[in-house]
Amino acid sequence: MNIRIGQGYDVHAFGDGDHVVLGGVRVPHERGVLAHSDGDVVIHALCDAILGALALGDIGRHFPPSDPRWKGADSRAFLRHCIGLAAGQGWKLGNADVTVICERPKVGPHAAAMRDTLAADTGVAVDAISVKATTSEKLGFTGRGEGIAAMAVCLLVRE
Ligand SMILES: Nc1ccn([C@@H]2O[C@H](COP(=O)(O)O)[C@@H](O)[C@H]2O)c(=O)n1
Ligand SMILES: C[C@@]1(CO)OP(=O)(O)OP(=O)(O)OC[C@H]1O
Repeated sequence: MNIRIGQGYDVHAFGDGDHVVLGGVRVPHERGVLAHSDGDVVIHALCDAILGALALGDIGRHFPPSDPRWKGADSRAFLRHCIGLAAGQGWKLGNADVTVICERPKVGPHAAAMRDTLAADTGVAVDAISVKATTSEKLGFTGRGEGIAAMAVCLLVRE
C-alpha cells in the first residue's frame, strides 16, 4: 500500500456577522469572517492538506479568490473537488486530524457535527476524522480575538 501525508493551515479575520462556518457547520457567533468564500478555515486547511499530499499546489490555485464563481461559495464543494482529484489518481483519504485555534466560539459542542459533515464529504467513516480545538491562551491574533485559524494533517492511501 502507498501512503502520502499532507498538511494545511488557514486563517480568516473576524468581521461583521452572526456566525462562522466550521467544517461545514454553521456555528453562531457574534462575529463573522472576512473571506471570498464562506471562510471555512477547517475545510480550507483540510483541502490544502489533501492538495499537499497530492503535490497539486494549494486551494488558491484551484479556486482563485479573483474568480467570482467562488464568491460566497460553500467550501464543502472545494473539499469534494479535492477528494475527487485524489480519487482520480487512485488515492482515498485514510484519516485526517484538524485543530481549530480561537478563543471563541467554543468548538467542542460542534465537533461531532463537523466530523459527520467532513466524513460524508470525504467518503470515510467518522472515526477517521478528528476535530480538536485550542485557545492560544489570549496570545497573538487568535488570542486577541482578531481571527480564527485551523491546521490539518491527512493521510492518503492507495492500494
Ligand atoms: N475555541 C475552542 C478552544 C478550546 N476548546 C476546548 O477547550 C479546551 C481547553 O482549551 P485550552 O486552549 O485552554 O487548552 C480544549 O482542549 C478544547 O477541548 C474549544 O472547544 N473551543
Ligand atoms: C477559498 C478561496 C476561494 O476563492 O477564498 P477565501 O474564502 O478568501 O479563502 P482562503 O483561505 O483565503 O483561500 C483562497 C481561495 O481559494
